[in-house]
Amino acid sequence: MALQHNVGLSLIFRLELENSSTTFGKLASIIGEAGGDIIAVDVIRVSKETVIRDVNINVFDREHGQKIVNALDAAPGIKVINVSDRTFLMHIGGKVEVTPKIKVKNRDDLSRVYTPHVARVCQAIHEDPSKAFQLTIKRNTVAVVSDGTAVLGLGDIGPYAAMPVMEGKAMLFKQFAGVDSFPICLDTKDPDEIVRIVKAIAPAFGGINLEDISSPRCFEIEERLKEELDIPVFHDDQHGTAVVLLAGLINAAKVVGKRLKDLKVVVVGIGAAGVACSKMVLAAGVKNIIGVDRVGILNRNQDYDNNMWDWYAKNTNPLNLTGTLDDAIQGADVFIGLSGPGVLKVEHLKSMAKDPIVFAMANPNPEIDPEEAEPYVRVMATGRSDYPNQINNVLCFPGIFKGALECRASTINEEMKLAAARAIASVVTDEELSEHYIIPSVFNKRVAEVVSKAVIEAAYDTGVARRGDVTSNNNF
Ligand SMILES: NC(=O)c1ccc[n+]([C@@H]2O[C@H](COP(=O)([O-])OP(=O)(O)OC[C@H]3O[C@@H](n4cnc5c(N)ncnc54)[C@H](O)[C@@H]3O)[C@@H](O)[C@H]2O)c1
Ligand SMILES: O=C(O)C[C@H](O)C(=O)O
Ligand SMILES: [Mg+2]
Repeated sequence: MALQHNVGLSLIFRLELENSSTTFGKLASIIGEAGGDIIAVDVIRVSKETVIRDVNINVFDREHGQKIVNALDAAPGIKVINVSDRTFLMHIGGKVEVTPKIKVKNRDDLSRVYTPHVARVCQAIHEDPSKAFQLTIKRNTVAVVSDGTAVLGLGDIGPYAAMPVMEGKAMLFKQFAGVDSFPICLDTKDPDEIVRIVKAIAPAFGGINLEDISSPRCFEIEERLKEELDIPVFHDDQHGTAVVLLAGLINAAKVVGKRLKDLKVVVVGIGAAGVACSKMVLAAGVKNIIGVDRVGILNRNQDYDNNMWDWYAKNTNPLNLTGTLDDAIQGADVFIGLSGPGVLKVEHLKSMAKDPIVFAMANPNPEIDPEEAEPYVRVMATGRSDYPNQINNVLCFPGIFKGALECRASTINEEMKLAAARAIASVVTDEELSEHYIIPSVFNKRVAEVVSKAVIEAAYDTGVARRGDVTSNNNF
């Protein structure tokens, strides 16, 4: 039989085994010889002749899994019934659901949550629309909106294929910050239509988290929505990433004992995330940033058909370097990758300044394999959950929206983002700080707490918080 899926390394083999005392030993040695790692074994059914078992095996990759399937298929007394990938099993039927907050136990409850009494609540909101924040899910709910055009580093894979990422974001909003959200993938790439649709659905939401929308379209879409809506609109790939990156950079610079203003920073992938990260790093005091995309180093000798790249060339690259990454990376202190896999080579690392800092943040596969890079870098970070120093926007978006929703911010401004970055960086204390711990774990409960607190403070300081002290709960 052939494997169905190619992304999981943890496979569950359903096997039919001859019911004899030697078959299991034989099975274990076949798997062991093929390099598989048996994690767990369950008995599903037993008859006189056969035993059905589920054997959970960790494999390196799809090819490795297939090798084990073939070895088992070839063995007498063992039949492979089915192979499932645990990652796919976790996605069956989607990853989120809507759960009511109140149980409807009787007709009286029904008449309150639904018709006829709900009508009075509708009427109250009709008379004072700001009550929607008090009496509907708007208070604590974000729309996670994508058009599927820049999904992770996979590119334009469309709205159906984007859903698992958006569902994942919705899970993380809830788990890490208690914020409710809906994944919404739009079957259009037209910026006008996206703006129109998001505006039209906005009444239900307290915030809009734009996700995985390709550049440069994402800049226009976000700008227009920010102007036209009175709730926060936040393109996570831009600002969430930039906030976390800055937090990581602040701490990494401490580890290597360099000052931000002295750093030479090379950013590869001048798209949504690359532009926002560069802007944030500039705002934090870095002076020498060089951007590289498929066209090479962005410089002022060129006119680009991408307005953002023209802006970028004007505002970075102080020496107006030209050429490729090979040229840009010479003597650089920091590499920031927001492009795709394989962009950065060991030769590049060797030409960087002493104590290189490498943030290879492309997902799912970073710009360089961390194991390959490790011997040549002082601080290494990726966007992935399975390596130390995970620089991923999940450290930002739950907490920043929690804060923005709690104070009913009309927008998420630069001050709020900067406050969030500093808050994330502060979770790692000076005693804890090291090459392998520049950024807190996404499971650190303090992250969303300190981020939301810092964001609320910054929102009040800058006058965008709209939640006054509650003087009366009287809805009668
Ligand atoms: N770790 C994180 O939190 C995080 C957050 C956002 C994005 N990302 C990753 O960053 C990457 C970019 O995301 P985005 O939303 O900015 O996408 P985007 O499509 O807006 O931008 C990607 C840019 O990278 C450039 N690029 C791609 N391959 C390149 C190469 N080989 N050499 C030079 N330039 C190249 C593209 O031309 C484009 O300008 C993705 O892999 C995404 O997963 C990571
Ligand atoms: O989804 C992630 O893991 C981070 C980021 O939003 C990305 O697009 O890669
Ligand atoms: Mg994203």
